[in-house]
Amino acid sequence: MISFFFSTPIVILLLGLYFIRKAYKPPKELEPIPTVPIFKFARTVLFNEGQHEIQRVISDSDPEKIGLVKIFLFSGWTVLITNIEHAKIFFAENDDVLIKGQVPDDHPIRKFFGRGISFANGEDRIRQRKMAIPAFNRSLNPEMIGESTNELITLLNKWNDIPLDIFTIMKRITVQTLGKLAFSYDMKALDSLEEEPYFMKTYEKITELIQNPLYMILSFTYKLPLKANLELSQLIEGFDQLIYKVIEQRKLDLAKEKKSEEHTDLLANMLENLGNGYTMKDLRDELTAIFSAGHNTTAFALSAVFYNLAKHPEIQKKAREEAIQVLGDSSKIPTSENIKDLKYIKAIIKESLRLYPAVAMLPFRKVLKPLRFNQDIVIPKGTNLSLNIWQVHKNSNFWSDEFVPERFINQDDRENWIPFSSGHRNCIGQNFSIMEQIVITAMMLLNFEVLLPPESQNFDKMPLKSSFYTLYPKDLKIVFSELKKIVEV
Ligand code: HEM
Repeated sequence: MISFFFSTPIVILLLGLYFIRKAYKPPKELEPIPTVPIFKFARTVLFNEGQHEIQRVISDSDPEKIGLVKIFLFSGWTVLITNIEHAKIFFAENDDVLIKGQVPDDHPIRKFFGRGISFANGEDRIRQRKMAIPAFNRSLNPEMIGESTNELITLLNKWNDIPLDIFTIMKRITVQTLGKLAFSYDMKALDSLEEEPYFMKTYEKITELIQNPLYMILSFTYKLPLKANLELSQLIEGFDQLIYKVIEQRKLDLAKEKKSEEHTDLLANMLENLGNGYTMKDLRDELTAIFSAGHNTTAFALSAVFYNLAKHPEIQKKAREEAIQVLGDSSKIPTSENIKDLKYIKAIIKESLRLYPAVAMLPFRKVLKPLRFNQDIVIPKGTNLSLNIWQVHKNSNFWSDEFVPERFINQDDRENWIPFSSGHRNCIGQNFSIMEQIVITAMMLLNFEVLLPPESQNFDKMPLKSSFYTLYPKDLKIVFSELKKIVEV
């Protein structure tokens, strides 16, 4: 009897019925908000139909364009904000009203990310931002990005005219850059395309296991002695050992070196804060958070830039002309002054982030106090709330659907352009990411023509996976064709 009752199909059926019942009974305060059909939504995710389809289902759910939709996810009812007016209300609230990252201490997400900025709240987070932002700003260094880009150019010369997975390539340059910026450490990400460095391999495997759908659906399973859980614990231990080794090495190097202005890496700056309650574990968490937030996002953004350049040869030509005019030489690393003059390339990067915001939806906040959006709509305590940046960037009242970098030339600051979020929890790496993208794009344009392979199926739109928060390209191949002779003529 007991074995019958607990047999898997019955448990699945009961769980299914429970969730279906809950799915169609939202709290009454949420009734005025249109609902995303759960089965249509689940299909796009389960059948990997891609981000374009996920977002189409979301926007079709709100035909009257009220700018809010609700969806039942396994963690409960979730409201997604889809217009800028409601986004402003979201940005204005602090951690007393909207709290982020509520996961138990023994959960793999907490074990890996610890209490770094991205998951912290309240006073703790404010203190961390006060410490990280100046340290981060002191580390900004176009020269160092340029050196990594030259390594990338040397590597790509060996893969001339061969279709390459663009996201893999861009992850390598962003990991290499961040390694130098954050740790003064050579991640060896650009030595060869055949070998994947240990640091990257471990990080990728950890993030893949952490996103295990089982943790979302049956959240207690992370506690079970499953093979995947044990593997995850071991990988996190390995990652920690490496990160502590890098910290110790940097401490030793700094003790040997004379104190000088050259110690501009983030780790050197943050090591100055050790003591007074700021521990090695805090430092480890901070570096992990920054490493995590900083490389895949920019790698995706750059993938989108090169995709858009390949798709629009006339825009690529204009961008290259600007790079030649400002930098001239194909081996020149842009200075901070040059970066200001690369206006068209910056506009391309901004327009690309509009069409393909690397963080399409913000990680959920839990609503701690009722939050009013208008006369009719108050989001009750306990609801999950997220901002859908993709939808804000596609609002036809403000934007046309085409790729038009020129719109950012004369109007650089547009309040409804929010790829880095806004308010007190905005991205601390925004300036760094834009600078990094400008340097890499300009230097690459002086060396390569960027093309989609002729047989590519992706001339229409960028292929994207069915991910939830962050965008990932789906098997997107780009060709880099050496350009030296053309530039020198
Ligand atoms: C195109 C590149 C990037 C995009 C689109 C992006 C986007 C974002 C967004 C939307 C948030 C808000 C997340 C939230 O509210 O939950 C955020 C936060 C953050 N970003 Fe970025 N980011 C990028 C690059 C970077 C880089 C290069 C770094 C550092 C090296 C970085 C570090 C952070 C950190 C530490 C936070 C957490 C801030 C906090 O919660 O107070 N990001 N980013």
